[in-house]
Amino acid sequence: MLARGPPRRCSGAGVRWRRQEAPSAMPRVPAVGLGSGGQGGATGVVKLVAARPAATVVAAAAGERRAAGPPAAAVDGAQLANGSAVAGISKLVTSTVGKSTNILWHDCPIGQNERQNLLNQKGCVVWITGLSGSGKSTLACALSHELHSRGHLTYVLDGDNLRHGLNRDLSFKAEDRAENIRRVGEVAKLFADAGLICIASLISPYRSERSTCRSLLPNSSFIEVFLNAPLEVCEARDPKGLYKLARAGKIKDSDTMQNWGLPFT
Ligand SMILES: Nc1ncnc2c1ncn2[C@@H]1O[C@H](COP(=O)(O)OS(=O)(=O)O)[C@@H](OP(=O)(O)O)[C@H]1O
Ligand SMILES: Nc1ncnc2c1ncn2[C@@H]1O[C@H](COP(=O)(O)OP(=O)(O)O)[C@@H](O)[C@H]1O
Repeated sequence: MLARGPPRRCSGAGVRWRRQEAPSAMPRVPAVGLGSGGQGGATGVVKLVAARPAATVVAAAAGERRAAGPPAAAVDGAQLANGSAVAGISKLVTSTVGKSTNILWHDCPIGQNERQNLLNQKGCVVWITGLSGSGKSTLACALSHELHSRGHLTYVLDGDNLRHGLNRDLSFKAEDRAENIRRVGEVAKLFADAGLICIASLISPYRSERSTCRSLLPNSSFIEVFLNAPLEVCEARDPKGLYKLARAGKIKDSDTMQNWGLPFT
């Protein structure tokens, strides 16, 4: 068992925000202060009455030190992403990422460190790669079970399972596999950021795509495990009958059959 104090609650829960104009000297974050909950204030409801950045309010209410994170992007008379500039008025500088324009990273006072301290563990990703039938799901579940029994919070991202939901729109064409792996890499990163030990089990045959996932995290936080079971062994197991179907040319995207047998890159 892990030695832990009583669970702490995030004091941001139940906060009711009252919209008000931010003073011009303040960046355009919710600019609020902390009241007592108002007359007859309901439990868990905080009345917001004065100008203070919301993040500071929640940190103060929780009695915690604000986590160090990326600095807030606020400058006077900034050149905005859309090209306009307003002298003397603080504006947040937005960016363009991929196809998303005018977006802004919003930092929270509770960060990975705080969550890791709460859970008493380090968030990371264990990425299991290998042929269909090599034992990825079996290993992922066994690892999750073992860590869980030792008091660690884990979550398994299994390729098969994710294709029932998040990735149901993707086929097994090379570009869809790439998108499949990219999405799972991003989700795994979020789970690690949440402080969990995230176990991803996907065929993920291409090194370049796995490397992209690896690059989303600090090096020591991404552990790659290649289940090096030979094709003959996997094909003999064939628990879903997929190899049989593929050999008979009856499987959709059978052009990717080569990925089942070729050595992983
Ligand atoms: N054409 C084709 N090619 C490969 N795999 C196929 C195909 N059709 C269905 N399946 C089943 O899909 C399961 C999930 O695959 P993944 O998402 O892990 O594949 S990938 O990482 O996108 O390459 C994968 O699960 P596992 O058998 O557990 O590996 C397969 O059972
Ligand atoms: N180490 C192992 N030795 C023998 N059989 C295994 C082993 N790991 C898994 N299996 C069996 O192989 C089959 C495929 O395992 P699975 O975990 O579903 O593979 P994958 O997720 O890679 O497709 C299952 O029938 C499973 O019981």
